[in-house]
Amino acid sequence: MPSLDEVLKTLIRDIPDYPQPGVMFKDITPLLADHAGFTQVVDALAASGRDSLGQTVVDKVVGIEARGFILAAPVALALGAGFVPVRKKGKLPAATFEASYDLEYGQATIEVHQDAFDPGDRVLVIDDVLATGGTVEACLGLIRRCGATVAASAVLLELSFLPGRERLAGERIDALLTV
Ligand SMILES: O=P(O)(O)OC[C@H]1O[C@H](OP(=O)(O)OP(=O)(O)O)[C@H](O)[C@@H]1O
Ligand SMILES: Nc1ncnc2[nH]cnc12
Repeated sequence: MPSLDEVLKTLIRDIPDYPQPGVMFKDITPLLADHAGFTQVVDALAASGRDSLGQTVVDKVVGIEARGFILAAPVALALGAGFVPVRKKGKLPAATFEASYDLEYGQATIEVHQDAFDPGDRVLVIDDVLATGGTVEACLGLIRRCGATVAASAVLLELSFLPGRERLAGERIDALLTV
């Protein structure tokens, strides 16, 4: 079986100048299409929600729309935890908290249901890419505003040429691969 590093390096492809000139887009669709690779990355992401004995230590897994959903839902099932969607503005039907931020290639507003968490819930945040860190930072703020505790965040890929890690200094962010 190929190593996790090999899987990520082989199955995440670079698309230059998407969605705008100067951006090197990291496309995870080949990874999602590969059952063995997808299984391996879900297992590796789920490890961020377990202690050293393999026990699940989170109550909820948050996925950030849209690519985060694809990864976070199977991670939640693997951990025996609930799944909470953090969605782009205007998609959640009940009362929400919202946060706006800048992306590498634009601007976005995300929301979470105000009642998405039970008091004291411990939360694992999952996304595909850590770039400027704006998305994860906004998401952590929303979770804390709901009264829940962030246990950790985990991403497939960290882009070290962007300042996400520095921006989130003091937070636990696990990255399966840093490029
Ligand atoms: O660290 P940052 O600079 O915030 O960038 C990372 C975010 O950018 C992408 O999401 P995007 O908003 O493009 O949405 P998508 O998943 O719907 O494609 C990616 O899936 C992360 O959520
Ligand atoms: N370069 C990139 N590739 C894929 N997703 C991203 N999100 C922010 N920057 C990205």
